Amino acid sequence: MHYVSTRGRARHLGFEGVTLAGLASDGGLYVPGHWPRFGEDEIAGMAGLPYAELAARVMRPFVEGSLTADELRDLCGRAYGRFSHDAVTPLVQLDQRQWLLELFHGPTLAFKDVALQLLGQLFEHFVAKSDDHLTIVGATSGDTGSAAIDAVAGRERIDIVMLHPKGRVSDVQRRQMTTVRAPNVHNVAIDGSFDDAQAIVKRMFVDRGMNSRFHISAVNSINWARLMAQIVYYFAAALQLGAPNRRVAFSVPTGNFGDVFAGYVAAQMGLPIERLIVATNVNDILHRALSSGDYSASDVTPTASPSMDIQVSSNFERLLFDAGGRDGLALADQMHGFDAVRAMQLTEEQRRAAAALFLSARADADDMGRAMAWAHECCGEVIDPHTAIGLHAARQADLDDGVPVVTLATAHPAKFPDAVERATGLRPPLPARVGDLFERSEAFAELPGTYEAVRDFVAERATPSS
Ligand SMILES: Cc1ncc(COP(=O)(O)O)c(C=O)c1O
Ligand SMILES: N[C@@H](CCOP(=O)(O)O)C(=O)O
Repeated sequence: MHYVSTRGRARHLGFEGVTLAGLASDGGLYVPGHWPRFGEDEIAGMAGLPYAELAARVMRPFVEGSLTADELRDLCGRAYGRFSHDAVTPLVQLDQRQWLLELFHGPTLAFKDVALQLLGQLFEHFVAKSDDHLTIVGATSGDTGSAAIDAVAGRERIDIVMLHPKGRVSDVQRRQMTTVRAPNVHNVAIDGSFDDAQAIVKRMFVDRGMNSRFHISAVNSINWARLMAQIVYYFAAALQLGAPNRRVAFSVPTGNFGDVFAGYVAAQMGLPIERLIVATNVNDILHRALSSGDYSASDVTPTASPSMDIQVSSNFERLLFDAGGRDGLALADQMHGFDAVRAMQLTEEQRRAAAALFLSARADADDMGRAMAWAHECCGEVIDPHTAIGLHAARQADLDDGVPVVTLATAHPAKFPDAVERATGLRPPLPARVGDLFERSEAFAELPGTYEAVRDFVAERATPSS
């Protein structure tokens, strides 16, 4: 499998190359040169496989040329061995139509673990083959940070510098990052929003001096391997609900458009997905883009679903590339136009292609609270604020009777106890596996939200590559 950049100018790479590179050198994102497709019989043959086996089966076409089938199976076995539920991503029924796909049974209690536990294994595997040293630079609105740190803490030949927006993540989320004491982990709180942090990270990839000195790598969903691992749970859920003989819809709490783009890829691979519902909070640029073509960013509004407080969604570029006929040079112009004024219109071609699969909805604080209360009162399920936004959208969606709707439950409710308590009266306890989080001491640097400040911090703390 070879990978191409959404901006058309970067060198094509294989799977190992894109995993280690993160962002492409032209500022674009890597996508597979074509979508591999499974036939109905092949999909039917996946039913009932243990999760790690299913993962190896679904991801196999994407890693060809870089990993053998045995190597991939071995890495999946290790990655999914640390989940606290045997099914890894169990499916829970709410009512006749509504289902929850629980993605929070990994070590840091959010869906990010599903991909980052594998990415940690992939980094280790590829780095062991060379004398290289990697410096991971990431941005988090709360969940990617702890999942990535858990996946690479203590690993030799990898440093991780993780930026979070100061004061805009929950206490549990912050502590899950800042109480990890390992010499290769460097946490930074920056003044600004997640968007500011993500822009700094992207700039570092195209800073040739920094990238060649430190071999910068990505754990955010700009890294293709992140999305690839997230495709698997769409297969796992749809198979349980009757695929390939039954169509299934998914509602996805969305911020950086990574999770829902993984669903788009699953559909391209032949999984019968009826609709993908993009659920946003009041930071609703994606809802506006999909419903009216208007992709214009404003300032980020802090909400009780902080991990989705994002305006500029990295992976939307991947959709625009594919939906717009894969013309990288035209997309580069479109994205440069967006960068200049923080606004653009989708082309007619992009809108039409997106509308064939995507629906969208926006939930405000009341919608979110009502969805949490409904799940609790009607079904005895305590859900987190991000999941609630997905569930609100799932319950509003206009779909044919008989199509089940699976909401991705992206985080454990105990990560957001205040919001959950306000809506349900219950304060969910932290699972034992995160232990004495509130007794441990924290360590993090505080920096202004400027590229120069972060660049100098990385240069001071990270180990240069060989
Ligand atoms: C709990 C939670 N839900 C939803 C999202 C949104 O996912 P994505 O950024 O892939 O759209 C995030 C952040 O990524 C998250 O941490
Ligand atoms: N919501 C994320 C933001 C980063 O998104 P990513 O999927 O690109 O890593 C977070 O919790 O950090």
